[in-house]
Amino acid sequence: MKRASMEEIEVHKGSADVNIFVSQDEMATSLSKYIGDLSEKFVKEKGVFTIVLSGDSYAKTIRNMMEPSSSVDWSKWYVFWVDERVVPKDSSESNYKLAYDEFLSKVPIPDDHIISINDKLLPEAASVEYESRLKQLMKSHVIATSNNTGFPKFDLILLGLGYNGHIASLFPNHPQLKENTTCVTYIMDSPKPPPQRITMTFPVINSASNVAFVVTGEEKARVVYEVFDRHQSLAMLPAKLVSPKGELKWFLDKEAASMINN
Ligand SMILES: O=C1O[C@H](COP(=O)(O)O)[C@@H](O)[C@H](O)[C@H]1O
Repeated sequence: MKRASMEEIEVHKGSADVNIFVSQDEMATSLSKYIGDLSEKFVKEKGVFTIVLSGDSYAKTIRNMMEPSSSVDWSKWYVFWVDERVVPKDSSESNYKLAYDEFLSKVPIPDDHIISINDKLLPEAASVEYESRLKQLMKSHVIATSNNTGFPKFDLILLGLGYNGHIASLFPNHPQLKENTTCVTYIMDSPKPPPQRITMTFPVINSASNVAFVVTGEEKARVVYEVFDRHQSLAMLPAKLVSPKGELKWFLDKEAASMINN
């Protein structure tokens, strides 16, 4: 373990880069710099930055994720969701609404760069439509295509982690874990409400250039420990199936890391 500063501790577990912070504010500052640096790098390299958001409790962090006054070139951002609940966009359960209220409404990203899920469609149709929008954006080179897999290659995917080890809307022992032909699929019986959702699939998540887990709170300490425990089964803990071609980082506050950080 290498102590980076009084505020931040870094450990390397396997191929992942695990960063542990003494407070959520410290974590938000570091996450914000990480995203800002990636945005600058990708905009320089290819003229756009493609970022994929999650939902739920990581919103505590995205609230302060990026200072609206930062030097980020928002006009070059394209924003996607790794999963969405099939609910109206103004529902308190919508991942779009969460990101909009906490973050997107405060920064000048062009409306047509915000690629949210069509809330007027049923789950299957909504997943087919989102897939076809991703493919159009691959054709126009807004989203890169992975040479290795042929799936979209996002610049950055931000993931939360559920108590049961789920990521996106990919839940333990559900058939969606094995989906390897489509970019987007749907679920009608999510164990976490609401039951109907659409989600990107593992081939997409694992084709990304960068994937970062953002996890906070003592109540996540057990599942974080289990994800790092090599004896736990893959199907029981979908987060263990995250193994991107690019870089994998963890942003944890000290409470979420309390069972791995000793
Ligand atoms: O339902 C969802 O859950 C996961 C994890 O959420 P958390 O509140 O337990 O942190 C989230 O990453 C996903 O996007 C969301 O739809």
